[in-house]
Amino acid sequence: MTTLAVRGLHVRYGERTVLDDVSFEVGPGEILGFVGANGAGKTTTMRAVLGMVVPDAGDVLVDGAPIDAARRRRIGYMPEERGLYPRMRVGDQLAHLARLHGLDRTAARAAALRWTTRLGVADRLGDPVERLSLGNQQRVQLAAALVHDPDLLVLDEPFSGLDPVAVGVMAAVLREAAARSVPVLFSSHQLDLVQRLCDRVGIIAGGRMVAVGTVDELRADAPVRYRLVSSPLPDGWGRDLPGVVDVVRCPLGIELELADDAPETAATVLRAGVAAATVTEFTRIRPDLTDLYREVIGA
Ligand SMILES: Nc1ncnc2c1ncn2[C@@H]1O[C@H](COP(=O)(O)OP(=O)(O)OP(=O)(O)O)[C@@H](O)[C@H]1O
Repeated sequence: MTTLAVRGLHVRYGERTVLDDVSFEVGPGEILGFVGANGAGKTTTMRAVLGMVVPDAGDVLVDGAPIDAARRRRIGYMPEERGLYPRMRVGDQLAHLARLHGLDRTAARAAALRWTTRLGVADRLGDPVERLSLGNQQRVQLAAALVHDPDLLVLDEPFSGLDPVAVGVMAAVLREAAARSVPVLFSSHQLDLVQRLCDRVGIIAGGRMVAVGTVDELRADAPVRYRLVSSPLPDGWGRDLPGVVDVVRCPLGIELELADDAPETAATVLRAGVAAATVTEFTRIRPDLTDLYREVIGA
């Protein structure tokens, strides 16, 4: 069972601070989705975990101890720039990578076959990587990250450019890794996918971790909103009710922001609505990760 902890990472390039006190943890069997705008610092954080970027301050800990070369070899890493040899055959390449991680020849070949089969590219084992489509190269890249049965997965945008079937396969493979207690850290711009797949989400902006938690935990900090659908209500209706912070018109009715999520606050609004109009719907609006992301990033 492995736990990755990143503590207080600072990275500067010249005068520019690229990571500013980045901290988070990924526990055994946990999938952490790492999201943020282009240039926010996701790749730099992952590279620091891999030792490819040396932080100016902070620590990368595995099971509480500073990560060393032996523990780094046990990471399955999918770099953003992808790292396969274009002219080498898929099977040779995967077996070669597995051997670099300590598997013997027979085990390395078996692992290459197993993972290409699981990822639906076993029929391309004899082809040079450059002859595969980009999506299939990406499947091979994931196989390369998995071929040595890693203790920890760090994947930089593994879903970008994949067709919907490949997204499903990739997601299933990550869930299977987590079910084997492997901690999984991956970055993505596909927030719907992150919401579906991840136990927790880390939002990074301008090199700072601005939120980390389950989607429900992130929701706890979001404004409380309700939608009320009814026969027409006078303009500005609701603004003076106790506990109402804001009212805006929406295509179906009105949306109300409440001061808190106490049941009585919502009930007061509903009673006032029923007294003033024919109410056909009164619903709590649960923000999804895209809404929460916008809220946190302030865009
Ligand atoms: N070698 C480098 N030298 C100088 N600046 C760098 C270097 N590598 C990254 N940066 C800068 O660090 C910042 C963070 O980049 P990083 O690649 O970590 O972002 P990211 O969140 O992964 O973005 P994306 O979503 O576009 O992949 C960017 O402003 C980038 O320009």
